[in-house]
Amino acid sequence: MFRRPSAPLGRSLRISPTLRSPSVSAISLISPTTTEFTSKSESAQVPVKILLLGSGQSGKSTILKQFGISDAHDEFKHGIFSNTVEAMRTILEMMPQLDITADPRNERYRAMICDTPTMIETKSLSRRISYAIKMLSQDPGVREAISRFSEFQLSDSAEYFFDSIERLAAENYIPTIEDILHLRVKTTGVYHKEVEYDGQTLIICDTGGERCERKKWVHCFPGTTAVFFVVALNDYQKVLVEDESMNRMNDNFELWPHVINEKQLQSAKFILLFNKLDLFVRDFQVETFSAFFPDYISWKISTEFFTGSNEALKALAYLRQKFLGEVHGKREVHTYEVSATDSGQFRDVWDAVKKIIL
Ligand SMILES: Nc1nc2c(ncn2[C@@H]2O[C@H](COP(=O)(O)OP(=O)(O)OP(=O)(O)O)[C@@H](O)[C@H]2O)c(=O)[nH]1
Ligand SMILES: [Mg+2]
Repeated sequence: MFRRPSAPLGRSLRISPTLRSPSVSAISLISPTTTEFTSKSESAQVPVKILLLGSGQSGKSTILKQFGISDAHDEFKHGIFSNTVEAMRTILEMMPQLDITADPRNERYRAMICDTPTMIETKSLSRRISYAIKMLSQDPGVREAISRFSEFQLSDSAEYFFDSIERLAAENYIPTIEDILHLRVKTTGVYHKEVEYDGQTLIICDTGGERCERKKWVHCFPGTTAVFFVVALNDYQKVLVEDESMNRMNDNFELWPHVINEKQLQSAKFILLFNKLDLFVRDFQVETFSAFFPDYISWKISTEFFTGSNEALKALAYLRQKFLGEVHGKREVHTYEVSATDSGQFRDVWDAVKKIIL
């Protein structure tokens, strides 16, 4: 499949005009490679190679950052400013289509943001822009558009950056680790990063998850110790950026069986990472979930697997069962849920995962 992508994977792209983020290549912590990864297996120490796979925006690069960022960094500022302005522009430009209007008193702020280029390369975010974003993020029309995020392509980090706007606009602003974890930079190509983590040399391969990127995955397969297949739990509420007729969760259901059955990955350990737990729990409504998964309402789970009363966690158990239902033969798949933007949660997951893969 990865050498000769089948129709859904190879389909041509239709990028939403609302998504303007440049496909800036990797963040500076990682170095690009276009050639096949060369394993160090001939040297004394066999490195542990972790391959990050999953659809676009599932959180692969965020997980990569978790292995590599230990301090705040100035260099991410422009990306953070650009993400923030772009998210607000996307909302404002979508509002007419959603039949929502902003408060007329905010018209000058709306016009200002719509005229602001989404690539911000200044040292600091101007007071005018940050104030406009602050005012607009409190506008009832903008709030309503945000609540209808499943109807257009809105970054999952939009609200995080709007809520932080005063801090971002401070003259001496330096991005925090949390800010950097929320920064969205689309991955194109394949990147590998060697890290010393927990006293172990890890080679982490990050891949682009959009459909046109997946044909490059095959170059990373040789020598893989563990695959982290990353699924964004809130994908059932969204459509693909590259094909807006396709629900993102359905895309995951198509992709996962190909990955788990890939011959070159048969000796790799499989970690199925259900990511964006924070957003899944925050937005969970049985009605919305069961509208997408009609059999969920009558679905019964054995108390051996789930005893709690939290409906979102029950729905998570349902999703886990659906994905594991695609695993045939003797394959062992370990599942975890996480919010990749939460360093503490990531650390806990890693502590469990390392016992399996190291
Ligand atoms: N709130 C929240 N946001 C997350 C989480 N994980 C990732 N994100 C955000 O989701 C967006 C997409 O994450 P990326 O790590 O860029 O996704 P990706 O899988 O690398 O995407 P591609 O490079 O297109 O394949 C970023 O803005 C992240 O900050 C999470 O657990 N919670
Ligand atoms: Mg990425």
